Amino acid sequence: FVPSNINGQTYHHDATITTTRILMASGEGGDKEWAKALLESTAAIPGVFEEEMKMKGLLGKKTGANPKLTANARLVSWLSEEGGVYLSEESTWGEAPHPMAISTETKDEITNESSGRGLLARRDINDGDNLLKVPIKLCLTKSSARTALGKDVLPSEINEYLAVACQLIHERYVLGDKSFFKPYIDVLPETEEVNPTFTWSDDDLSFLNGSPVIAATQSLQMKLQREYDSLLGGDDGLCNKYPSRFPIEHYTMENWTWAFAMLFSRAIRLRNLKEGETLAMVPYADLINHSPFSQAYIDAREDGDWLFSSGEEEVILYADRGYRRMEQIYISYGQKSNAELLLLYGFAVERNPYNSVDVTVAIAPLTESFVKELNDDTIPVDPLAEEKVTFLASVGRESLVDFPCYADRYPVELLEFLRLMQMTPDDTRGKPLNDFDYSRTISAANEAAVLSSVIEAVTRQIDKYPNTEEDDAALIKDKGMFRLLSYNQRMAIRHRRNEKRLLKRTIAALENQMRKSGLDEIDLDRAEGSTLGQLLPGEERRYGMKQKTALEDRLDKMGLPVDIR
Ligand SMILES: C[S@@+](CC[C@H](N)C(=O)[O-])C[C@H]1O[C@@H](n2cnc3c(N)ncnc32)[C@H](O)[C@@H]1O
Repeated sequence: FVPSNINGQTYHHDATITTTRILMASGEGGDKEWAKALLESTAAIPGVFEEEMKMKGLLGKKTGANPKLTANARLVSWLSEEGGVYLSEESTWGEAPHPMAISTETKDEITNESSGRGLLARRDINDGDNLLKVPIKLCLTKSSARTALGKDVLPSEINEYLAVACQLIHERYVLGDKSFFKPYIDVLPETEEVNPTFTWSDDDLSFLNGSPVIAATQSLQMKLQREYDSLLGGDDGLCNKYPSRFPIEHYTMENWTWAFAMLFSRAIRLRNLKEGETLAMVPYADLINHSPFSQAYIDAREDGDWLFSSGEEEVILYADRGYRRMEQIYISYGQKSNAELLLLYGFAVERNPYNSVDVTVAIAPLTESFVKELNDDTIPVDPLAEEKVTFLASVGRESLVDFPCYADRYPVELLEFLRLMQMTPDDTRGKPLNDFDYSRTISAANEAAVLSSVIEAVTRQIDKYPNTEEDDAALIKDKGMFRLLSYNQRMAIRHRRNEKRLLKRTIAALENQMRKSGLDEIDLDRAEGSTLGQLLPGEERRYGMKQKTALEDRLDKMGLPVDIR
């Protein structure tokens, strides 16, 4: 192997040839290009990249020793020593320099709010490059939690979130300096640095009045308290039964909240493990910030290729596109609305294509008994009401649906539900209700009734906010005053403004659709005059228990132990 000297640095040909050949895959492959790729794929003088980050303010404050930098360095050595994770800034035999570097201070480009630590491209990165491999043994999972705290106290059927929360407290507060995971625990943020809404004060939450995020937040808070009480507190709780392993002074509600702030904002669901789906806290990988536009996501696989596989498993990440040097690398945390992001991660994305606002549509079929209750002579009994109630029950629906309202679409199920609820004898002409295909337009009048009931439900949602979108826009525009508010308050104002904007756009789009579909005055007359279903305010719970909200549904799919009620 002949070392060569480029720009005063020594490189080993054999090592770099392999990497640069791959890097050049899409190029013409000439000598000049090879030399260029060689330069791009290797680090400049060690430390230069860090120096550059420092100049750009990406390593936090410029003066004095920064404990965050020391913590980063310790994490990198720990990963390399304990897990053989290759994070070197220099190229060595068989390896190009590691493609990423930790920045202690990243910012949102639109709002200029801090997004904490993040990972930057140390060099140009090509689409498909392997960015990261972390062995499972360095991750926190239910299995590591049961090993750390005892399989007798954390049974195999325990919920993963609860198990890992116990281990987080154990490593950080009980073991402290003695913890094997200390270098990882030391880079985890404080609750106040994440600020998910479930940790906000009531005062800050009141800035979200009118938003569905408040109900979701309060339910999550109650849920966490209940989980704490039943697992750790009380006579039967782990703190009382096993005080040496679960010392009450460390297993406090405050630390429990911190553990959940970490879990909700950083844990990853690995789907490809031999054991099946597993929730994991993955060091280093959890330093990557979210972009809804990123195609990259993290998963697991068996270590090495088929010939050299050790049978161990690791977490991997590939680049979803090319990155230029110094660019921040993002992954997608999933197609999340801003409400979910605020609730669980403490931030929202200004131009989020997956943003939605949950709106409740409740329609009470006008049965004879219900009309009697209403005691209003002008409201007629719907001759199909009983059949509607039976039909809904047979398909497992209630007369109340909660649906996510997106900027540009609404769910098919909502339209199907409303088409059914707005059926009249003119539409059925004697046929039974289950003879119809509700995924299609039934009649012009039925469609007009459907669209106007969505408009009414969305308008009701807008009316819940104490102030208008224009008021919020004015607050945000006054930059000097806006900066004086706390981070949570700024987040809340931006969020409620975006919700209102989205809802107003929905109404405009629906009105447009009605005009475009040629739904004329007569159709609308019928829609408004005799909808044969009474649109109820969202909160009304006439028919038994409330259904799962759209947000609950999505949290459920994440495997979160949350029921928002
Ligand atoms: C998995 S961690 C990413 C690393 C994190 N920035 C840190 O300092 O450790 C998720 C947290 O990062 C922050 N974050 C991630 N993406 C963000 C974004 N696009 N804008 C603002 N904050 C973001 C939020 O605080 C979120 O709870």
